[in-house]
Amino acid sequence: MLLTARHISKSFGRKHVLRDISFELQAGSLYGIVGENGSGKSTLLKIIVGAWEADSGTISLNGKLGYCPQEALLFPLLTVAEHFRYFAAAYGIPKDIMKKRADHLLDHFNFKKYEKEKVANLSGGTQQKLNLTLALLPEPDLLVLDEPYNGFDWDTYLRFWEYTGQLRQQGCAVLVVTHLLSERERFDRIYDLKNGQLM
Ligand SMILES: Nc1ncnc2c1ncn2[C@@H]1O[C@H](COP(=O)(O)OP(=O)(O)OP(=O)(O)O)[C@@H](O)[C@H]1O
Repeated sequence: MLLTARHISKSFGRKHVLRDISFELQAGSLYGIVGENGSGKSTLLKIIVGAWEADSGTISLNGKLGYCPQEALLFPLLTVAEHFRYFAAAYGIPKDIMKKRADHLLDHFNFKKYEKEKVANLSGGTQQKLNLTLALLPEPDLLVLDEPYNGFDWDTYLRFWEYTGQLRQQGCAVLVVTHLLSERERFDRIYDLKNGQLM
């Protein structure tokens, strides 16, 4: 199993957001998490990726992680190319490999023309492309995406699914928080987060 979560619980004060959640993620599968606003989807993702600690429970991951948070963690005064260099250094990706991957991602998501542009000057959708591609840079075994296509135009949205399809063929598991229920058929399994539990 690529990821095993056991008995995850999390409360904020007296608010029990996650109640004894257990699940497993398999290599090469696409999972969705739906649930109403405030149901705890982002909280669960932050615990899965290790950004937050659960009050109790364990997560075990056998592989590399890529995470695209709901709020893009970008630096307004750095350019797109500088973001690739900065994140590659953090991931420990050698320069030549980073350059190849970054070029491929810039081409695939059609924003090479903004390579030398500062993030502050990019549109919201283009910032979101960068947010997503930075999660793809380490070629993860598990890709965790929190509403990744908010603000994407239709062509970019389709390119997103094309790219995740290729990743799954290579054995990558993809976990997506989404509000778009019209795309249920794309997923191997959709979890509904309700009353702190996954259904
Ligand atoms: N740092 C925090 N401190 C206190 N409460 C928090 C904190 N983070 C989240 N919460 C609360 O936990 C609950 C779940 O929030 P979370 O952001 O995980 O929901 P969500 O399902 O991702 O919502 P949305 O669909 O609106 O993105 C909410 O009631 C929220 O107010």
